[in-house]
Amino acid sequence: MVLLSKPSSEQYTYVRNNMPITFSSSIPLVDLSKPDANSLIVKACEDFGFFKVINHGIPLEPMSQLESQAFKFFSLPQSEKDKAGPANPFGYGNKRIGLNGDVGWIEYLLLTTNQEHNFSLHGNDINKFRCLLKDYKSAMRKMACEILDLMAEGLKIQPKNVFSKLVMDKESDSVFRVNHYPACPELAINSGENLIGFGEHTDPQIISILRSNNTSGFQISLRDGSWISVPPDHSSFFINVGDSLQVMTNGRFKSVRHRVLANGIDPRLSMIYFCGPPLSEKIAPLPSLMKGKESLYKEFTWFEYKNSTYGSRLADNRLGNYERIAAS
Ligand SMILES: C=C1C[C@]23C[C@@]1(O)CC[C@H]2[C@@]12CC[C@H](O)[C@@](C)(C(=O)O1)[C@H]2[C@@H]3C(=O)O
Ligand SMILES: O=C(O)CCC(=O)C(=O)O
Ligand SMILES: [Fe+2]
Repeated sequence: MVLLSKPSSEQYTYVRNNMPITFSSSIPLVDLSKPDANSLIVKACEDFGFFKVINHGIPLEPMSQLESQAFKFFSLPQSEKDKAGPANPFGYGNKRIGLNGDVGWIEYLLLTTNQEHNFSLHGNDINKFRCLLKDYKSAMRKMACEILDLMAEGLKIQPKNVFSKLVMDKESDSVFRVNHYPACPELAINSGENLIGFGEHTDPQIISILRSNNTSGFQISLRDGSWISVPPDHSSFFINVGDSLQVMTNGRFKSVRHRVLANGIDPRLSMIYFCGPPLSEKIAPLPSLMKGKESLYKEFTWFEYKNSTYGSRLADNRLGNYERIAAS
């Protein structure tokens, strides 16, 4: 990242920290090996739109190898990394997020999941990096389906694969992202303010599966608008409910607002698998979840929603345009 000198407040966003950052112990925890996982997932999606997953069966060693490869990539000279950019939307991106003026203390790789990316990724072990990426993406898709099937089970709706079939579809528009937030030593000295790494937003997809190294910074917003810090745990996964799942459950599950704050001491590296439906998929409340209630949303295709997403700023309430005004 070339810009890592003094981050000027004209370019970046800071948030005041009136209180010291404390880690929340109230994050819902789902043990995938336990029989109550399905009901705990439903409760977590209703209350937080977010939960942590343990006993997921994904081996840790390949994940840490992928993490090392990613760190290696981000430590390449800027000119090498730029060969994989600009992120448009796919490729290497640095500071700018999306196309509408959002910036953060971040550099990243944004990748498709159903085809090989055609930009160059230079570095010593490029084939190893590609291979680890491919295996990790398959593992994430498999885990996403397991979680989505448990969700349908917990909601007591049929068929069990009502959500997972969208991710299994060969046309599924899922996306994979590796985010690198370099340590920002200025922050260690200048406390009282937090530098935004990735600004607050909801993910537009169905669910997102996040895994990071052991560096803090990830926060979620609670229903009352307050922010809590999620204790990092490199051996677990964190699941975000996305806007599409909010619509499919007619608002029973709420997509979680989240953000990342830069760290003064350690770099953060996160990998996120965003489970997107096929572009032509109609996103609407599932009839089995309506139970005579009216739909809270106008119907749209994922293609339409994705297009409107790319025309929006990170913090925008993108679902607002699709809410139905309740008839009085
Ligand atoms: C500012 C933007 C970046 C984003 C597209 C958008 O216009 C609004 C949504 C953003 C987001 C957030 C979740 C994922 O990281 C992402 C890949 C997505 O699908 O929507 C990003 C988009 C991006 O970085 O291109
Ligand atoms: O990097 C992270 O930990 C989260 C980033 C995020 O929310 C995103 O890429 O959509
Ligand atoms: Fe996100």
